[in-house]
This record gives sequence, structure tokens and C-alpha cells, in this order.
Amino acid sequence: MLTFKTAGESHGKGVMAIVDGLPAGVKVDFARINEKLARRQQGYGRGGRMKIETDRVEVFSGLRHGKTIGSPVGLLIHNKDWENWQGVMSVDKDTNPTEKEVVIKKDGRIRKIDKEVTRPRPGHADLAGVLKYQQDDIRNILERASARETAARTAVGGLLDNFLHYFDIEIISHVIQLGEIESCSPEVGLAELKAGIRDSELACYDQDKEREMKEYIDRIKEKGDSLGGVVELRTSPLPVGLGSHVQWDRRLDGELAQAILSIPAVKGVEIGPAFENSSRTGHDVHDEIFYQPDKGYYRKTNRAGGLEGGITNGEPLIIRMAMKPIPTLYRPLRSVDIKTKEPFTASIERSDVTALPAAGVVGEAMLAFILARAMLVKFGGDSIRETINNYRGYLEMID
Ligand SMILES: Cc1cc2nc3c(=O)[nH]c(=O)nc-3n(C[C@H](O)[C@H](O)[C@H](O)COP(=O)(O)O)c2cc1C
Ligand SMILES: C=C(O[C@@H]1CC(C(=O)O)=C[C@@H](OP(=O)(O)O)[C@H]1O)C(=O)O
Repeated sequence: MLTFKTAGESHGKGVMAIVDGLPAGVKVDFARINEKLARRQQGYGRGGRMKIETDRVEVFSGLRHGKTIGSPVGLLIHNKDWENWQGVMSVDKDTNPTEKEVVIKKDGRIRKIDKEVTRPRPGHADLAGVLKYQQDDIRNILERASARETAARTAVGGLLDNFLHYFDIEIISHVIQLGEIESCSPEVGLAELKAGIRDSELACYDQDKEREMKEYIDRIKEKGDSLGGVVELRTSPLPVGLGSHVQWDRRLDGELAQAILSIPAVKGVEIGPAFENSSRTGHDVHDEIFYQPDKGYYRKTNRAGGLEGGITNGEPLIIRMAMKPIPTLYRPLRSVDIKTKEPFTASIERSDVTALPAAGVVGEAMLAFILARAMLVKFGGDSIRETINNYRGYLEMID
């Protein structure tokens, strides 16, 4: 079974992942991984941290001469910001046990900050985390809750794209709504969609909307507020038969929802236009089935989003993910200091205003994982050659 885990804190030495279960012989193009990591760092509305980091993957294990060897693949991404936070993030003994403040270098300037974080942000993991793990310092929670961890997931996604490439499976994300501004889900192929968003700073196909969205982000930033929105994930047509109707935990839609909802700040997911479909009648929703000898079975529409009965039906997957507004606010909401129990409204120094396009890239990575796992469940194989043979045999059988 293909699995992965991540480790690492936001301002620690770095983030890492171990991917277990990839067959041997998969050719890995590092540029494919790094390109994804770079895309995750981009997007209009991101904060100062992204100017510090230049994420590059270091493959630690599991490859020889550019190919997997069947053993676990270790991936590492260093945090450049760690250098500025060593006093705060030492994994060894406390070097300043009596100090109340520590010195860090933040955004190019030397600053003294409180050693302990005691002011929980509404919408972040801060308060629930310190209560659950019985901590006095919120930093022990926020460091791991931070979406810095998604850099490791993105590297995993990039690695698995190399596997999916053998089966011509492609995944792309694009922004279809930012705050209250809605864009479109264009009825174009994957290549055209990709070309259409290449120069967009918000991964938005509609350039007029993108301009509007950027001005909106500027206005919201000025107000000290933040934004979320909706990202759509699309794939190329998938082989029929990934996932299964026979058991609840084998339905691919359920697996996908879990994976997508695990992305920090993603609170909603729909398969195809599910919420729109829910207010329509069956005649307006279900995709009629046609047959031609040269084409086999086919559909003229894809309102199911590529899944029926928890099984891929041969169409592209279409998934939408809803992201809440970023919790850290320059004009903060009311909260209570966990030490003094006094109310406070302290200002913060650094945060994203929105990270919607970045979340989309993380969505691509999670989708890559679910699809790679489903492919390996269906076709198996200790070597990529075996997986491909099984895949081809299946395609011939169902042709
Ligand atoms: C790519 C990305 C970047 C994010 N950047 C920030 C940020 O700068 N500040 C912040 O407070 N939250 C940010 N978040 C969201 C928080 O990580 C998230 O809201 C928090 O971990 C609490 O989890 P929850 O929102 O899923 O409940 C980001 C999320 C993603 C996916
Ligand atoms: C570091 C990343 O995102 C971070 C996610 C994040 C949060 O609270 O989730 C808070 C910010 O971190 P910092 O407090 O260091 O500015 C973001 O920059 C990243 O995406 O690589």
C-alpha cells in the first residue's frame, strides 16, 4: 500500500516526507518536483515568508541514478528561515532558560520577541492545540499546524506525478472564486487551461477577473483582513475502475474528500458541481451514456465529476475545494491571553492575506497521492514494468 508521512516544524530545520510503496524503476525528474514546489510558493497575496524561502527538494533515499529502487523515498526541504529562528527553535536544551525574550532576525531586522506565545488566534490551531497537548507555549502547536508542512506534501505530489506520467495522468488546479469574486470553470481541455493560467498570479483563467481579484486583495490587505475562496482541481481522463462501490472506505470520493479536507484551511470539498447539482432534477444532472464502436462508451457531459459509485468512470475528475480566510489577521479579532486570561487585540507582523493558488498546488499533490495509491491498489507491481503490464492487460480486457 502506498503511504506517506511528513515531519518538520515551520521555523525548524526543514520539512520532510517518507513515501513508502512506490514500485522500483520509476524515473524521477527532480525538475518536476521543484517546479511544483516553486508554484506552491507563488500567488498574489502571500506574505513575507515566501520571499525568504526558495524551496528545493533534496532526495535523501530510495533512488539510484534517477530511478526508484522500491525502498522508501525520503524527501527533504530545508527551511531557510531556520537560521533566523535558531534561538527559538533549538531541538537541544534551552540555551537561555531564564530569558523572557529571545532575539530573532525577522524580515531582515533583528528583533526581540516574547519567548512564549500566549495569544491564541481565532481560526488557527492555537487554543485547541494547547489545551489538548497541555502546553503553556502556543509555539509548540503553531509550528506544526503551520501550512509550511504542505511543502513536504507538495514534494510528495511532484514525486508521484513522475509515476502518474507513465499512465498519462495529469492534474491541474485553478482558482474559480476568491472571496466574493467568482470566475468561471472554462469548458476547455487541460492543455488550454494550463496555458490560460500560466501567466496568472492567481491561477485564474479569466484575466479580467484576475485583475479584479488582485485589486480586491489589495483592499482587503489595507483593511488588515484576509480571504479564502474556491479552487478547482481537474485531471486528464482517468482509467475506468479506480476505487470501488463494495465498501465505504474503498469509495474513491470518500478517500479524495479526506485527503483534500486535510489541507490546512480547506473546509469544503465537492465532486463535480455537487452543490449546484443538489438543487436540480435527475434529468438535468446525470450524464447520459452513449456508445460508438470506435469510441466505446462515452458521455457528452461530466456533471458527476468523473465518479459514479465511488469508481472512476473514464471521465476527467473534477473536484472543488473551499478554503476559509487566513486566520492570522493584521487587524486581529478579539481573543484572550492564555497566561493572564486578559482580553487583547495585538497586531501581528507577517502573514498571507490569501494562499488560495498555493492551496491549489497542495490539492494537486493530495490528488496525485490518492490517484497513485488507487492505481497501485488496482494494478499492483513491485516494478513499474509490472504495473504497466497489468494496466495494459486490464485495458485490453475491458476494451
Ligand atoms: C498554503 C497555505 C498557506 C497558509 N498561510 C497561512 C498564513 O500565512 N497565516 C495563517 O494564519 N494561516 C495560514 N494558512 C492556514 C492555516 O495553516 C490553517 O488555517 C491552520 O493550520 C488551522 O487549520 P484549519 O484552518 O484547517 O482549521 C495557510 C494555509 C495554506 C494551505
Ligand atoms: C511557511 C509557509 O506558510 C506559512 C503558513 C502559516 C500558517 O500559519 O499556516 C504562516 C506563515 O508562516 P510565517 O509565520 O513564518 O510567516 C506562512 O508563511 C509556507 O507555505 O511555506
